[in-house]
Amino acid sequence: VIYNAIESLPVINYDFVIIGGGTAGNVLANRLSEISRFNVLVIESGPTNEGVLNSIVPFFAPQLGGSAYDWNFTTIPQRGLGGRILPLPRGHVLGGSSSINSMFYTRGSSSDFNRFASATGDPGWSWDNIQPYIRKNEKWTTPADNHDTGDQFDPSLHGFDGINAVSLNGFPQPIDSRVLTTTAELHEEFPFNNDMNSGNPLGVGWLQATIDHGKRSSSATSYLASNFQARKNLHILLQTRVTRILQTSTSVSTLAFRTVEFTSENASGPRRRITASKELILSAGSIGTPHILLSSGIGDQSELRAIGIKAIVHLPSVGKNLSDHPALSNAWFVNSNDTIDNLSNNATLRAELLQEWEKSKTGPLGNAGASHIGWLRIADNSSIFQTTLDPSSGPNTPHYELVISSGAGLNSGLPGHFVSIGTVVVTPAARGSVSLKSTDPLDPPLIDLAFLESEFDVFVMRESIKSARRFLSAPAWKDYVIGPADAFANATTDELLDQYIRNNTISVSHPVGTAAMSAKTASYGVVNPDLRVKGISGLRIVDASVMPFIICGHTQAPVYIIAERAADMIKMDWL
Ligand SMILES: Cc1cc2nc3c(=O)[nH]c(=O)nc-3n(C[C@H](O)[C@H](O)[C@H](O)COP(=O)(O)OP(=O)(O)OC[C@H]3O[C@@H](n4cnc5c(N)ncnc54)[C@H](O)[C@@H]3O)c2cc1C
Repeated sequence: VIYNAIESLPVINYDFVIIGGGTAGNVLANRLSEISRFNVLVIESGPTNEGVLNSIVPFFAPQLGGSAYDWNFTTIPQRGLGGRILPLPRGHVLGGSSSINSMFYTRGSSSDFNRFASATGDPGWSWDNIQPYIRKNEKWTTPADNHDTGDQFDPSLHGFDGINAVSLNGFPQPIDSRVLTTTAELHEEFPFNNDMNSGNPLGVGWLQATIDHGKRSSSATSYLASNFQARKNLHILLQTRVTRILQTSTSVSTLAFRTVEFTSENASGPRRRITASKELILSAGSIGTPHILLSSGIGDQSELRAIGIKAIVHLPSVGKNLSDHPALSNAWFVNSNDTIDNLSNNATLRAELLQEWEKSKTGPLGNAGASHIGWLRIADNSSIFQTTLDPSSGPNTPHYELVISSGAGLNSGLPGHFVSIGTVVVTPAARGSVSLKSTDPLDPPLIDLAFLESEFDVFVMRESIKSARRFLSAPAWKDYVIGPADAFANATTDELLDQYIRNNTISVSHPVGTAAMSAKTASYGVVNPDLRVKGISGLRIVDASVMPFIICGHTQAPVYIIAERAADMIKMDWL
């Protein structure tokens, strides 16, 4: 049941209050409300996702950044980027970032999860043991054009009975065959991987995306589909901002936080409070979660004191360990008029294609931004390893990603016809932070991604661009690629390449780690492996912030997996 205003919410006892109706929050909303005697409340700051066309039509996703459905956070000036300030999009809408993201579905590597298990001492987080949760989440779906997908994925690796739709693209890109030919021609460096979600992502393969017959599948459209929304024991309060969580019991032996304080999104009206009888679950994401914890006096004691907040729980790791993937978009002019730039640069054509999409959910608008992605490692004997330990979780884990697309992208504004290869550092060594600007919980926090502050990250970015150039030097692209475009064209030496990197790197919007899991006995970390906040009862954190290390892939699938397991752990404790 959806409520749009605080005043309309009934006064009842809620067993669980979930803060944030985002990717993880809606998994919990669904799984906990399966138990009819649990009353579940979700408090979400954003509005409904229903009817938001840019969120429904996959091709329009890039228009959501900077819109009313984005929190519109920005970073502090980034020292590694010559002082540039970056936007850091986060979904401000039911479904959270799953309602505004680029829909790539990648699980990371098996060793990423095995490292979660070893870092926390909980084998339940290992690759083998999370397999049931992958399947609870995933509902493999045929692509919108029903093309033959025989050699494009491995069905044995996928779940067909889950909730969240995953599919291959439903419309071919004009460069598809050239990409595949390259994997044969340059087999050594760019081997074809027919399913990069096996735990061994290395190679180049077909993109899988959270798309359901041409429409976005988000945690809101899937886990909160109308049959689930109709549950009488599930209440979802929209347009309501959680300001703090409050201590419920003052006894030192049972420090409990089960009370949530909130106000309407436009901050009109008084702040209200609700106390959950079983647990509060913080699912406000990697920025929102530490922001709420710090505003509530849970964080580093001296840092809180410095801005005028009395620490109730001294947990120095809150807001630390922020990791994100630095990314660059690199475009080359091509010798063809048949590129996706036709859609990006021609509003009339987009309107025509939208009519086709509205009728049948087919056509190029039903696709995510690429057909193929690649996952690669820098050479084992790279000079950087003389000074830096490899931050990747193991030898089956890439250091960088190549996102191969026809066209320069919907937001590029570049006139002409292009092929582009996005380069992403997926095992960054740098760590940033989220901290408070003021004692006012409605003030946005200070976000420092620390991008390119580690030499390793710059090294990998440089190597990834060289690798992208080698990819396009395959015979398959002869007569097609004319040459690099825009600022990229001037990056002709290593020095100029570094300048180009620092001037143009952006975030691919994968922040994690700001309320990280650690072993129960560790002196650092924010939550135990069961996701309970250390030293506090009644409070769990379930979202991207609990990842102790960033996954080597796009982060939504791991968030879904973490949330599915968290739901099981919570049920186990209360049933
Ligand atoms: C533009 C963009 C593109 C991306 N592309 C991809 C991709 O292609 N593939 C991929 O795998 N991942 C992608 N990601 C990352 C992925 O979407 C996120 O890692 C994941 O969705 C995070 O889930 P979460 O549950 O941690 O947070 P979110 O899904 O962001 O949920 C947090 C929720 O909490 C709410 N909230 C926060 N603070 C408060 C408060 N004080 N009061 C009330 N509610 C609050 C928010 O409004 C939001 O709904 C992208 C992200 C973005 C933003």
